[in-house]
Amino acid sequence: MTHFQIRVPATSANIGPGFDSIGVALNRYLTLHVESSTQWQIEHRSTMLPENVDAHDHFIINIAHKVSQFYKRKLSPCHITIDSDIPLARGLGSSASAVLAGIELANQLCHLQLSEQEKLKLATRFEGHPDNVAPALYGDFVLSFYHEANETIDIVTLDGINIYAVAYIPPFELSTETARKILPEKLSLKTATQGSALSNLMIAALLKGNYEQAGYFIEQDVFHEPYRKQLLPQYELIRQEAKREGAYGTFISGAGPTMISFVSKADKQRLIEHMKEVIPVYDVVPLNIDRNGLQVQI
Ligand SMILES: Nc1ncnc2c1ncn2[C@@H]1O[C@H](COP(=O)(O)OP(=O)(O)O)[C@@H](O)[C@H]1O
Ligand SMILES: N[C@@H](CCOP(=O)(O)O)C(=O)O
Repeated sequence: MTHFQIRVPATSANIGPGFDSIGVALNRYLTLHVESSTQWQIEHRSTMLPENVDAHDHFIINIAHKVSQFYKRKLSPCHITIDSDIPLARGLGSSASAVLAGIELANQLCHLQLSEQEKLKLATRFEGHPDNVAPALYGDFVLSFYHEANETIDIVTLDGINIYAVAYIPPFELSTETARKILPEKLSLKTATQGSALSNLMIAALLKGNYEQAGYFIEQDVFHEPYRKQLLPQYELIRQEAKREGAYGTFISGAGPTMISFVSKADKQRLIEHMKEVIPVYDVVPLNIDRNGLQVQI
């Protein structure tokens, strides 16, 4: 009898000027407990999951079916219990984790023996960009670029960055689809040069362990925050108050509406307490970097 567990971490994509390219895995998880069965049965064990448990119209199962069809295999039915503490449509990679869970489900059930690069390619096709699926798959910070013309993805993983995250999760949803529609089709060469330079500087500062300087560059994105901030009523307040209380830098997580501050271990608790007072209706939570990415336990 088949019995296994798939666990995929949350992510924060974009990270300052790293639009569609830089993301980090975080310690919240989507977990699937899978057992073979004579028919499809889905159980949701969390309020942070969609209401629909109909296996014929379930996001994760649909992804698994598409992958099995792509490899011309048959997906045998299962009983799947799903847990999650990744909030939906908040910019913490719930869809990326669901896409990867579906790919891994097909991989296990159809014995596809997919390489990590194949999983990443499939996941990027479904998501449209690699910056959340790459860290969810590999763990830690991942820099990526999707060459759409030949469908290849270049990645560089960054380990050893010793930074803590505090997330400000608002009580409202914002779908990635809506938040992408607000972005301009084109940017000027001057703006693109500025964004790329700031991104280079941010990565160099992170690698040198100069987190104060990295935080300064994180707050200067020109690719998406200038457009998306209008969707986030407390954007300026959160950035200002977090900086005042010792945050290195604060940015929109993924497509929003969650914002995240990077902070030192020493300043983390003071920042959390202060921000709970500033934005009492938000969930203010510490998050750690997940270093492992997608895990399968047989
Ligand atoms: N575990 C899940 N099971 C089923 N569908 C999911 C799951 N996680 C995410 N989704 C789908 O993805 C949508 C959210 O995706 P998206 O707008 O990209 O936001 P996020 O920033 O959370 O990834 C949900 O509204 C739901 O349709
Ligand atoms: N680069 C994407 C990232 C979306 O991440 P999500 O976690 O909000 O799905 C974008 O900004 O649209």
